[in-house]
This record gives sequence, C-alpha cells and structure tokens, in this order.
Amino acid sequence: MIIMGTARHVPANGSLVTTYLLARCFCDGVSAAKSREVLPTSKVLPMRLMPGPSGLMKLPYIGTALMFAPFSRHSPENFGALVADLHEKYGPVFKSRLGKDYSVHTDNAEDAEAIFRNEGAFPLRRLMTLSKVFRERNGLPPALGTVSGPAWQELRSAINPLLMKPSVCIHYLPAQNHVADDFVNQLQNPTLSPDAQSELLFKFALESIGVVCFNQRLGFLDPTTCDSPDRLELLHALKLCLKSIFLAMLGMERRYLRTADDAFYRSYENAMKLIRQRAMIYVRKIVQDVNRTDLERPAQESNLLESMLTKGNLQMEKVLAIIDSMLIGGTDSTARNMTLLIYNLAMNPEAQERAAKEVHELVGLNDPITPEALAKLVYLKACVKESMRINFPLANGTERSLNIDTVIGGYLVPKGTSVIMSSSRSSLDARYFSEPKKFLPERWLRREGEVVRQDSEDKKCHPFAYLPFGHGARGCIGRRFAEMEIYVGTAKLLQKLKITVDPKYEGLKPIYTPFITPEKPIPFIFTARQR
Ligand code: HEM
Repeated sequence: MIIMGTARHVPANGSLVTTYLLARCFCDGVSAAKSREVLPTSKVLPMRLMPGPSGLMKLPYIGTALMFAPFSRHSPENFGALVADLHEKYGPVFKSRLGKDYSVHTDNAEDAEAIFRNEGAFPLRRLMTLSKVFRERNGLPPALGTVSGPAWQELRSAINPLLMKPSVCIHYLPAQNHVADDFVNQLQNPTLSPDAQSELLFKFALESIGVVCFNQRLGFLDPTTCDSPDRLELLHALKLCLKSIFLAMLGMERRYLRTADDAFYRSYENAMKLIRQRAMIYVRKIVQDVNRTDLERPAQESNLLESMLTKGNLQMEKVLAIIDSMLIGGTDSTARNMTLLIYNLAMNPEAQERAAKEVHELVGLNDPITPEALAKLVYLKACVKESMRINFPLANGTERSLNIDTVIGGYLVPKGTSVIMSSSRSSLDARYFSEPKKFLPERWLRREGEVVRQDSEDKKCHPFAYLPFGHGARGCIGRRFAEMEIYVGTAKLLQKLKITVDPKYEGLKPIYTPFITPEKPIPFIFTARQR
C-alpha cells in the first residue's frame, strides 16, 4: 500500500486537492498498482531518481560531511540555510545524506498533511541515538526521544494527562508570575551586555521549566545565587547536551557509537550525569514528602513530580528520564523563541504597543496575570504565533520516519525513510500565507470584535504549513508549558518595559543551536513605560 502527498506529476489539469483525495481513497485499501491506474498519466518515479546532491555527496556519512565547512560555506549551526540552498537548487522535494541513510526534504504543506495523517499509532522520528547509547551504556530506561513503538506509547500515555492538561498548566500560573517578575527586574539593569541579556533569557527558561519539574525555585533569577558555580555548571551542561544531540542527529558525529572513551561522547555523558545528579537533589525532597503519611494531599494535582510518582505510577528512573527530557527540551527552545519574539516586537512598535495596551487593560500596571486574563490575551498570543511563523523555531521542521511507502513529489519513498518537513519554508511561502514576509499578528485573529485582516479568513492558510510544535500524538509534550511561559514572561515584560533596538539590526541572520537564535546576541534596550 502507498500513500500520496503532493503529486507534481499528475495530469496538468488535475488539481492537487483531487489528487490528494484520490490518494486518500487508495489508502483505504486500494493497491499501489491501482493508484497508478486511476492516475494514468502520473509517473510515480523511484526514489533513486529523486534530485539531490550527487557524486561523493551520495555516500553515507561522507555525503553529510561534504555538505558542511570546510567543504561548503555552511556550519551545522547554519543547517537551515544549507537546506534552503538545496531547496533552491533541487526544488520542493529532494534527498540528502544525513548520516548513514538518505533523508527526504519537502516544503509542501500537502506532503506534511499526507505524512501526518498516515503516521499511525506510533509516530516515529529518527531516534536520538546519542541519548539512546548513553541510556543503554548506563543501564537506564529509555527517554521519550530514544524510543519508539509501544514502549514510547507507554511512557507518553503515562505523562500526557499530566503535561497536556490545561488545569495542570494553570496550576503553575502563580509560580510563573513570580518567575516572570524576577526576570523583568533583572532585565531592567541597563548595564547588561547583549551576552548577559541572552544568558538571562536562558536562565528565565530554565527557572520556568524548573519550577514545573521540581515545584521549587532554582535560584537562576536571584541576583545573589544566579552565578554560583554549580548553577553555571548546570546551564553549561544543558547547552552542551542539546548541541551534542543536534550534531549527532545531523550525522556529524558518529565515533561515539564505537567507544565510550570517545571525547565527544565523554563530554556528553558527563553533562548528562551532572544534570541527573542535580535533578536528584531536587527530586529527593519531593519523594520524602510523597512518602510521608502525616501530610494531607490535595485532590487536585499539587505538583507534576508528585503526580508522576503517585498518579502516573511511574518508577523513579522513568520519572528522572522525563525530567531530563523536560529540562533539555524545555530550555533552549523557550529561551530562543522568547528572544525572537522580543526582537519582532522591537522591530514592529505598533504591534508592541497594541500588545502592551491589551496587557494593561486586562492585567493592570502591576498585578499578576490571572487565568481569566491569560485566556483573553488574544493579541499577545497572535504576536507569539506570528513571531514563530516569521522566524520558525527550528532549522527545518518536524521529521517523521515513514511507516508506509509514500509518494512525495511524484517519487515513491520507501517505508522507513526519514522525511524532514521544511515548515521553516512553508511558513514563509506565499502559497500558504498572504504577504508572508510581513509581521502581521492580525492574520491569526478570529472575528470576535477584533479588527480582522481579510486574510485571516484566507483559504490559503494551510493548516499543515506552520507546525512549530510538530503535530499529532508525537507532537511537543511541553507545548502548553512553553506557551504559558512565553505569554506570562512577555506580558510581564510589556507591563513594565518598552523594547527598542537599533534599526541597524533589521534583517536577522539566524543560526540554530538547535533552536533559532540570532547569529550574535542583539543589544535590546529596555526602558520603563510611562505611567
Ligand atoms: C517554544 C518552545 C518549544 C518548541 C518550538 C518545541 C518544538 C518541538 C517539536 C517541533 C517537537 C517534535 C514534535 C513532533 O515530532 O511532532 C518537540 C518534541 C518534544 N518537546 Fe518540545 N518544543 C518547545 C518546548 C518544549 C518544552 C518547554 C518542553 C518540556 C516540557 C519540551 C519537550 C519536548 C519533548 C520531551 C519532545 C519529544 C516528544 C516525543 O517524542 O514524544 N518542548 N518539541
């Protein structure tokens, strides 16, 4: 059985939608042979004919190395620009070597839709082999990114109700307000260098996810403790882990597969061990409380960790695996997207003023953000969405290993192949968004007494063209928390401060670490808002 994404080789008069619908019919049990019968002039070509880098670049591993400096102008941090160049050269669908195997790249939202709709019960991304190797060598149970199939589902279904439920998220709103207040207080310091501002955003993200993981403050935003050697060590370890995982995923590093003595692997392992050791310190206190019979327990989830241990019925090692994933997955991601949002608000003063006005009207000048106000901050939320559209969080987008043979761009891509869906390009594509290069939060607003741009109703806006948190059962598990942290952090910032930036910083050059970040920290200017 095959499924079809875009069919660039369908008859010229056959619309894409019709083709897709026909393809869906085939999925319902009609064979591949029949599919070709129904689309007589479509030529489903074998994957070996798919365009892509040729010659030595077709070789496993060597092909990957040759795509990067010193053989090209791209470093791994410029992976987004590299893939963009390849799309320009080879078109919307091409293949490249990422490590041992071929990966297919597509920037068609229709392909993304076809792939996601057929991903089955156990969606699969390429596994994070570096983390997998670490866990196996240390006799640890798998983490979310290192496992697939029923084992992944078992882990995910135990924590989905805890992490994806809005009531659990809202439970942390008071704590997030405090974290955001501390962040804004530190941001007002006019002597902060651009590097220090960038580091502060990272600390904000870590403190925010830390309070969720451990139900206590970690001290990253307290001026008296934030630069203590043990905290800086933890920050460094988190950054190192993420970067190492990214390099390994690109296929840039593979020696670690052979030996535990490899220097790249050693530094990753040491960082992971440090993170686990620090996490244990915070976890121990909560475990002691969970085991106490004299403490009255509230009926509502009082904190995530306690819920995982009691209601989720997870063993301690599995809980720690989840905490690792949350700390590593939830810091760079939120910090970098906040940075880009701050940048976009600075570059678009009208949007910034409208968002600030909304905050002042719904929250006031000093008050904390309540659940009711949070629900109504629609313009601020539209700014967050628009910022991630215009500066997509990842170099490309979500990846899936096909669980079924699939036709992509007219080529038959075999089951098991990894497909990278370039949302970073489709988010900026005029096929899917009107005036795609403009920062227009209004495009996301619904008709609720809001001034709505005509194109918010635009049929062009394909739901699979913009997926910053991925999609479906394997979509980002931290999405609700990430969004809440960004909304609260930004609302608190706009409540007090005005953001400006020298116009010479117009035209951002992003790099990926692996989340989007400016090539060099941008010196933002934060000034108190006039009362
Ligand atoms: C703006 C912030 C964030 C962005 C843009 C983001 C984006 C993503 C994306 C694109 C995926 C892959 C989804 C898919 O394959 O369909 C993902 C997965 C994941 N994210 Fe996030 N993320 C963010 C914040 C967070 C936070 C705060 C956490 C921690 C709670 C987190 C933890 C994870 C985990 C554990 C996975 C793997 C899920 C699985 O394999 O089942 N992320 N994220």
